[in-house]
Amino acid sequence: MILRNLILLGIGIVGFVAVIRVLLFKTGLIHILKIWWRCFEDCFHVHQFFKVPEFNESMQENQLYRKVSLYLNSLSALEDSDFTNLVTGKKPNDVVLCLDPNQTVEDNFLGAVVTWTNGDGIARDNSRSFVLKVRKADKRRIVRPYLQHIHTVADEIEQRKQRDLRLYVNIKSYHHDDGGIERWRSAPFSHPSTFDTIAMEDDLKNKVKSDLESFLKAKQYYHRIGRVWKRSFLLYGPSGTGKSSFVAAMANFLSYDVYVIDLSKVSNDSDLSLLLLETRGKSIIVVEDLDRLLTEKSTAVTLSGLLNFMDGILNSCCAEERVMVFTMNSKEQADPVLLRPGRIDVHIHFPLCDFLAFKTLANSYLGVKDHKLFPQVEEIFQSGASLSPAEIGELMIANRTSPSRAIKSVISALHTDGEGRGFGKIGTRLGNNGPMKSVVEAADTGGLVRCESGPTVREFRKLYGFLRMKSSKVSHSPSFDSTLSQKEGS
Ligand SMILES: Nc1ncnc2c1ncn2[C@@H]1O[C@H](COP(=O)(O)OP(=O)(O)OP(=O)(O)O)[C@@H](O)[C@H]1O
Ligand SMILES: [Mg+2]
Repeated sequence: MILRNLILLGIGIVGFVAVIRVLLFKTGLIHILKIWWRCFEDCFHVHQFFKVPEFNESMQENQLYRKVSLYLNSLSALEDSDFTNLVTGKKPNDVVLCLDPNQTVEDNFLGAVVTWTNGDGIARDNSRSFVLKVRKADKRRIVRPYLQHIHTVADEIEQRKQRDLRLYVNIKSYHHDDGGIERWRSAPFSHPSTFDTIAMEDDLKNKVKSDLESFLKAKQYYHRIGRVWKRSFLLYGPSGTGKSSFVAAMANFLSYDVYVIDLSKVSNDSDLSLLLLETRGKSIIVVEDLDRLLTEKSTAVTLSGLLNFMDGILNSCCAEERVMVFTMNSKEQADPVLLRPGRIDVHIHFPLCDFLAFKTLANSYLGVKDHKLFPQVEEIFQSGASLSPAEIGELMIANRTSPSRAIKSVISALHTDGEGRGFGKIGTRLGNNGPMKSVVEAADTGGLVRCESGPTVREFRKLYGFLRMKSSKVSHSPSFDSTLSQKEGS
């Protein structure tokens, strides 16, 4: 009998505790209890306060204030606090949390609890400050390492913060009245392309990413082996396969400015050198369509001028790292001296679409992972038909409201224009300027617009600003043939 009563009592107590616990957590009362408990605990401790003012005595900015502010605004405790400010960050879509005047936030460090209060507006002179409250008992043990920790975290946050990237293009040298010469014009760079949006084998993408990352960390290494801290890439493949988009993705990944050099606007070799001298570090220098420029001789720059630009002493003008990217449609036309080992570090091939790339595009453009028409598409790709990702992407965008219609239009375009352009017919190559029909679809025409190459295509391009169908090359899968050892940057 006693045992039964005891068991019932036990069950009753457990049930009661469970109900109280649910009540406390569901209603948030636990939070109030925690605050009370902390106040109670604090009664038995002596505290020391440290003030971090925004300006020092000579009214110079106190760097520690800025770092503490960055650090506190990144604390997860701020997200959980009862009240906090939401403000837009540097980019319009960014939302940043920040402490309200007089708001207190808690932090844990090496097992000690510290609190920070935003002292904005508390002082009579309206000066801004943060106040750190530490238990005397913890002071000796944690204050120094804690401040060091804040420095490190704030530095990391600052580095991560996206710089405001700029896109520079060269102009014909412009002489100002004051004697200065302007060679570059710039605008904010806000291309949305990222490595995630580029349809490319994951393996290759990861190789490029880790190559860039290890290059960034290799300053000492480059210095030790007596090389300028730069890495150069050759992106080659047919038109519309994503070379320019890839450059934008690289810039976004590295947070680098982009300098696009239009060689046809460069008046001679020394002009090219001066352009390079006026670029900053942490930038990507791009020369597009190198093969065309050299074969058509549409630039005043000589081959030796270009080689000096690529690997000459001028590149040492800037102590910071930089990346050079050259694009071309085909390596076959390019002078072998340009491609000799050691000149351009990494060669990346951009092929026409295969079925895998098509699926990646269908996923990102149409949100479709699988579709009953996929087997049919795969069969066509296997038969040797292919189109560039740009062509397929445009058909998908134009029909984005109906995945079935979009895939059907891709099938139809593959039948009409993709025959013989894919990897299935190795050996079938169209010349760079060979006759080729293009199929594009514009969203606002509501239907398929077919254009033959020639003047009609040009007109259409002008109208819709997409699809440049100028070359084709037999291709299979993307390749990454680094002519230098990939270990180099590690
Ligand atoms: N691999 C790809 N993945 C995703 N989108 C792509 C890809 N390739 C091309 N596109 C899309 O097609 C359009 C044209 O691509 P881009 O200008 O990068 O091609 P390109 O290789 O530089 O062509 P060109 O040789 O004519 O300069 C872009 O809007 C891009 O979004
Ligand atoms: Mg391009």
